[in-house]
Amino acid sequence: MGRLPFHMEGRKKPHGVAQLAANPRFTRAVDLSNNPYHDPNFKFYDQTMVDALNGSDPSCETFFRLLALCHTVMPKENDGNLEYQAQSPDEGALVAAARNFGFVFLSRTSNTITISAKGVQETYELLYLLDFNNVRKCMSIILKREGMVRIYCKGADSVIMERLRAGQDTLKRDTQEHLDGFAAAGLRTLCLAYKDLEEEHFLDWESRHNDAVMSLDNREARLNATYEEIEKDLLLLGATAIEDKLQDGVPQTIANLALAGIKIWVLTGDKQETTINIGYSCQLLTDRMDFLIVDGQSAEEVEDQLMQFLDQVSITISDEGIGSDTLSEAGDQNAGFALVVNGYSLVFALNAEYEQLFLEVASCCKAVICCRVTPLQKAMVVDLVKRYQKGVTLSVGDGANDVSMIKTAHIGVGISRQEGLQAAMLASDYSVAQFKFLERLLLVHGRWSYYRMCKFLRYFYYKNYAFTFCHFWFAFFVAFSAQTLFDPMFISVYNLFYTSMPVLALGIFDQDVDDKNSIRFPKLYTPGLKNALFNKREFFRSALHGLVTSFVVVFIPFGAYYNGMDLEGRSLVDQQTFGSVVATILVFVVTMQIFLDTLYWTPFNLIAIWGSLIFYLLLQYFYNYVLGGDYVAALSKTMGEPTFYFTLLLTIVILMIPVMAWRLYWAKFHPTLSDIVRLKYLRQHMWPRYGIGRLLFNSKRPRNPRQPTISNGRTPNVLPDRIRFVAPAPSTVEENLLSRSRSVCGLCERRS
Ligand SMILES: Nc1ncnc2c1ncn2[C@@H]1O[C@H](COP(=O)(O)OP(=O)(O)OP(=O)(O)O)[C@@H](O)[C@H]1O
Ligand SMILES: [Mg+2]
Repeated sequence: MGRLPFHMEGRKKPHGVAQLAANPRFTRAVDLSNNPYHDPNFKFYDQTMVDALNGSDPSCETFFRLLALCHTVMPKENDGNLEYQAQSPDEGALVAAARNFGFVFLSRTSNTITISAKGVQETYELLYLLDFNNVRKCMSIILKREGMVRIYCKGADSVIMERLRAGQDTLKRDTQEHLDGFAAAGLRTLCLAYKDLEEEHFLDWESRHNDAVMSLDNREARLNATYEEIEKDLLLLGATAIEDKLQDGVPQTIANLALAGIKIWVLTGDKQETTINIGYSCQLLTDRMDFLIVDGQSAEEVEDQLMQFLDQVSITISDEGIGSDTLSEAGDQNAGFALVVNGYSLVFALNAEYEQLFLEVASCCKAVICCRVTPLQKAMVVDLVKRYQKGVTLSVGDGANDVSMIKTAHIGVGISRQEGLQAAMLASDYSVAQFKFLERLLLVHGRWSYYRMCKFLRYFYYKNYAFTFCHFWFAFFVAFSAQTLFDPMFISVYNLFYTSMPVLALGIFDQDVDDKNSIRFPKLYTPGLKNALFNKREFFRSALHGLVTSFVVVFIPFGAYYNGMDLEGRSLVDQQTFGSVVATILVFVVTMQIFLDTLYWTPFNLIAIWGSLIFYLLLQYFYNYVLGGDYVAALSKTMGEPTFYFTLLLTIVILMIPVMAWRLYWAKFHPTLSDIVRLKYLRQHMWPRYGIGRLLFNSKRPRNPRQPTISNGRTPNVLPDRIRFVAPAPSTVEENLLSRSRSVCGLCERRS
């Protein structure tokens, strides 16, 4: 997760709140207390609607009756109170709204539904429930009461409007106007309609429907055809709008993820207008963005639109991005395009012929929004990005309709408190309770995890090359025979026991920048996107480091022990002594290297490091003296000589000084953002306590530390002290810090 450039988001949906035509003209809440089921916290201000309901307008009653009947909510008695359990918060909100207006859903069995309509109990025979699915975008229920069969239908406006009986133009127009207004305000809308069914027509349909249910092939399509057949010639009742409040911290999270270089695409089943409005409220879209709306009704139209947009985007990019290396890099600097595609056009855009064109346009845009898409389309979009882009994709969603995209992406994250709780959670790799936790998941844990893994790998290669090449150098002295330098026991357990624990501790605990700063500076995430911490170059660098280490570790002892004698004049030149000395020095050197690499110290690191060294000595002793190994007494004899300690010290100094110098040089003259942030942290929190900072690193402090010293060209050697903590916006701070980077030095690893 530390290297995540793509992030697909299903819209999050906290509590649905019924908002039925709230009108600012009405300031006093209407009295609903004559309904014993009403929720005292529910406030409604429009008296005209209550009057219409109390009057003789039958459609108003049908509207609420539909809300109380057409759903899949389950009622539950809790301490004498009626509670509802809804699959989606929207359904729950609508049934609760109907209840407040006196149309109370009371209970359901497998073939009946009971409601109380204005205090009168009504039981309906449930004939069929044509369930909601994301492709149909609507649901219906067929009920029978007092010999009358009726279908109630609710669903997306685009679907219902197509299925209305002719001759309702005024009502349709008025409703559409309201719907547009609601959608522009970011509300989630539904249309409601019904129809009385004639007995004969219904029985006819029923037999065909039963055939479809029983059919073995093509069942789904046949069922859908029968659904469509009955869900037509409907009478429009009206529309509902539900506020889809953003969870806390969503805009900041999105802004920070975008700053971190993660590309965010929103894939939703909602209406275009609603989605755009939500895009604005979560700061994904801004007023300065140019909108590219793909709404073609045929393949050719979609292709034309995409080609035209590609030209538009490329021209802007080439105007702005002169000097940029790649198209996408230039695109990042662009003030921004937002691509909006609706589900209908997406079908064509995802054709094998046009998909690359679509992706090309989309990857040049700052924001991509696909609305009215089905779950399958969501998965196809993720798959498209996965196939053609190098990056890693993450999908986050809360609903059952997000499951397929969560499964398709490299990483799936379920938001666990909302609808489809089980589905989204079970399908995902990670589940978070709120969208905003994604920020910490990616920018802190994802980043640390990538950083640790890379550091672990680099060190692992280094220590193994250092070990292996010792044999290579030794081979020159033994005519490339099979003779080994080290004792067989050492060869077997070098990786297992002597050098594994410190690097494991490093791989588990190390951090270059703490969690707060990781979030404060989202740009710290970008090395992961560029795969900068472990790649071929880093691999070769580690291997070379290992090679040089092995050379020094073999030839310094070789020189020191060449013709060497102990204090009593006995020769020190034998293969076993030499092998033991090189082995011991090697273990000390690679362990010292871990000392330099570890930036975050915990007791476990110290225990692992010292424990490894002590364990090495103990195991050597035990093996040679207790079990009777081949190199018995070689190490203990040589450790009694000062030559050994001088050689050890000399080797360590020769190997460590250049590494420290190299790192200091890079940290001082070419610091990465991580170096700068870490140095700043050390200056503020650690060095003042120990007083070593200024001494060691020659970093002048501002005369008055309370005075902010912002880069103005006159204070060239001072990094603004307060700037990071009173930061107006992370990007500004990062720019400031980077612009001051030349003035910073520290004991930092170069590319971490
Ligand atoms: N229970 C329902 N009954 C009837 N129509 C519904 C129901 N739930 C949703 N719809 C309609 O179907 C459309 C598609 O629903 P879908 O669940 O695919 O997406 P969504 O809920 O709008 O958005 P998201 O992708 O954020 O979940 C909705 O926009 C809505 O108009
Ligand atoms: Mg949904």
